[in-house]
Amino acid sequence: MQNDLRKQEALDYHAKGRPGKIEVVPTKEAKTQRDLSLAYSPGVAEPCKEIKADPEAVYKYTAKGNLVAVISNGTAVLGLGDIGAEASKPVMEGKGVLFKIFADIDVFDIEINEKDPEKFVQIVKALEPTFGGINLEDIKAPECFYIEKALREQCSIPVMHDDQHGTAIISSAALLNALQIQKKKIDKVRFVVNGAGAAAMACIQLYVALGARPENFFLFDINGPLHRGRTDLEEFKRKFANAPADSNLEKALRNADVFVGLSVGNVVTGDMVKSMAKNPIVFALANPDPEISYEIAKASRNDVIIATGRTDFANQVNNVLGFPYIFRGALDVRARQINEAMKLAAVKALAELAQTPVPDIVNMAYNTKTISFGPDYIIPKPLDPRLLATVAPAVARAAMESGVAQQPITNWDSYVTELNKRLGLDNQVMRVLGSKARRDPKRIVFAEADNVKILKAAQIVFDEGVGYPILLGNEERIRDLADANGIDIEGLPIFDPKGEAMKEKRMQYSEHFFKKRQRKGINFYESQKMMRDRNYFGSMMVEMGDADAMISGLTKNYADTIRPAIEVIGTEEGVKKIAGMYLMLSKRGPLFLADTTINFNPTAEEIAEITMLAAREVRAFNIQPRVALLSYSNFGSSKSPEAHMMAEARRIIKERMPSLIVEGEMQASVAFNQELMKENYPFSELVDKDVNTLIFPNLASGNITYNILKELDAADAIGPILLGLKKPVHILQLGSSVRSIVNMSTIAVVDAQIKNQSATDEVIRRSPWWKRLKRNKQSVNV
Ligand SMILES: NC(=O)C1=CN([C@@H]2O[C@H](COP(=O)(O)OP(=O)(O)OC[C@H]3O[C@@H](n4cnc5c(N)ncnc54)[C@H](OP(=O)(O)O)[C@@H]3O)[C@@H](O)[C@H]2O)C=CC1
Ligand SMILES: CC(=O)C(=O)O
Ligand SMILES: [Mg+2]
Repeated sequence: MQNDLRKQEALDYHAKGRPGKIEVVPTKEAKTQRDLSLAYSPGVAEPCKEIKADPEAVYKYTAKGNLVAVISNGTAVLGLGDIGAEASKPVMEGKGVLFKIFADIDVFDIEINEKDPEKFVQIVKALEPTFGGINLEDIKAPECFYIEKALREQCSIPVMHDDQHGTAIISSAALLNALQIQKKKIDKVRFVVNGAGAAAMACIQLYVALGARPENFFLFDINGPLHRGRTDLEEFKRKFANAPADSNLEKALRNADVFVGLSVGNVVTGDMVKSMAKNPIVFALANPDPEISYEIAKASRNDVIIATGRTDFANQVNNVLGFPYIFRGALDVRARQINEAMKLAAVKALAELAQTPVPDIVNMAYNTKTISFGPDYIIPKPLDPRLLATVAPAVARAAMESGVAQQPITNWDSYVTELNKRLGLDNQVMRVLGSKARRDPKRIVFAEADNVKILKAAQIVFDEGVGYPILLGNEERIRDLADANGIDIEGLPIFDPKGEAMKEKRMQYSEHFFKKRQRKGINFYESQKMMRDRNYFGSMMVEMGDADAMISGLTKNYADTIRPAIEVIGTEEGVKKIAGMYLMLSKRGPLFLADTTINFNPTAEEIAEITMLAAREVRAFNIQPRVALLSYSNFGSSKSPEAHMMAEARRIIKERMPSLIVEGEMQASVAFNQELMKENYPFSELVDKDVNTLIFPNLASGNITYNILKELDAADAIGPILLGLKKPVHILQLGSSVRSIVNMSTIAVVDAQIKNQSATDEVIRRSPWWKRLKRNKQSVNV
């Protein structure tokens, strides 16, 4: 059942919307007639002529320098074997995605229907003008050795067969760390290696370069042990034909120190691991199923260090930790090749990174507080944002020192800053929030569940394990809508505030509401009537602890949705006004904008309060707030009351929250232009600090700015995130997309975690959601 679910989910993921996983996006304006005549004929002839005169200019005028070809003939796809060029395309597209999200490298995936190595080389060589680098992928041994060697000799751009060298680099880093923890010396340990193909042979060679002794390796291929008596062995295998002729995996593993599997799944048993030497190391790296599962190996003995290629267990040894950063470093110095020095530099950088304390964002991304160097953390995690700025510079430097760089880096600090900018925090922010939400999912009431977008979002929220949706509305209507749109809401609770079944709850809620509002113009009859309204009922569920957060507002105007929340739930202790904040995911990273939603003309005191609420929320995203109080004036240049109000707000903030980095009043151009700031306002706290939080002097300016950014596609908007309510209610913008609803739900869950609105374990464990969630829990493999 679980496998079926996983299979269907993977297929749906690839098929939904635009089929596949990547698209091409123009990087220049191409809207007006003038743009088109620059982008294409006649303007395009000019760079063509420049490149003809100086071939190096191709890096200046085209995308070549940041474009990598991921090329396969489909002959050794993961551990699936020779499934053909076309069937390998999802893997190659997937690599394209990873190159982009982890290192901002663009990829064309190219699947070539050619098994003859010589012809394959000719085809790839002919593609050289297009690309800055070539990543060969999933090409079987021994052909891959010839292909890579020939292309390295013939091309003047870096060529790397990732299954060989990527795997060798990552597993070497993991091996060095595992040996250190197990107190073993690389030149003393005995290795058993299952698989003698592309990945295995490259790993062995790199281990030897790091000090392992060739005679200490026993190898197995599909026909058994590699021994001297075998007449079918190619030269690269003969070099390591050390195993006894009568050996098998079971015998060889007795007293072995290290097992490396780069073959097929499930060929090693727990008993075999038990028979290994003290403090053994097991790298079961076949994908998607390892040679032995993490659980079985772990259960077999306490002193084992086990790594697999999978995302869902500790110690993921997967080449995703290498190729994006190795190519980034190589492209950035325009290296002619990826040589041994660059590979060893990557090994060292990865091994050392695992030994340094991880930033909170990594713990958050992996739902733990405890990642630290040791048997369950021998290699950095793929979502560690430090990888790019650690590995790429190490590789680039090694390229320069070993003489293959054609464009040296001179300022390493600014290179690292650029790398971090490339990564952009945007996806990362949502990824981290998603992980945080999944760690402790909460119950979310969707007040407008008779809307197809809400139902789709609720299904995603549930399937992604972010929260437990509760649907409000007429059950029959909701079910019909779900059926008509193929949305699976099996097991999700549906409550109709108007229905008979809710009579008792309605009464309980109206009594509570009446008590709260009886001296604010509400009589008991009205109170009962109001509880038939889904926004009042939903807010009351949150208030009474029957739910942890509410999402509403997709179909109603803002004021009508927020009023029930304010009347039912009210503001936090000590907070007089609520406010709205947008998270804008811009190219330069996340930007927080407030107040964009509630307060028309706040006073200085209110601006200060909004700023402090916003700063607290920004910290909840694990980001240090750096706040600009915006105006049309800079530090007193205008004497107008509006300008003075922002300066006064800063004075109040500094009194109450002295550690907050906050400056103003200032113009937006100064906030975002370090040169202007340094030159004219060197005293500013924001010198050399990128502003990430913008506070506006009134609602008009905040709201207009956020809408302009959104409509010009300058940033994706998430919000408004309501600040200052006692319990989490979040209001959608009219007509929000399904993804924005999911994002808001994620924020609502995290908000509920912060506000400590914990659902009792028992309520959750007894619920139908829980059983479905358990079934759905799935692993994702890269
Ligand atoms: N975790 C990671 O980062 C990576 C994992 N891999 C995984 O490593 C595996 C091999 O990939 P790759 O080297 O590219 O592929 P190759 O086809 O080049 O090599 C496969 C090797 O496995 C051997 N083999 C197959 N079945 C068995 C068996 N039952 N017992 C012993 N040996 C067997 C083959 O033997 P023969 O030589 O006789 O055909 C061959 O030597 C795949 O599962 C792949 O997913 C690869 C790269 C990276
Ligand atoms: C990870 C990888 O490249 C493989 O399994 O082939
Ligand atoms: Mg591969």
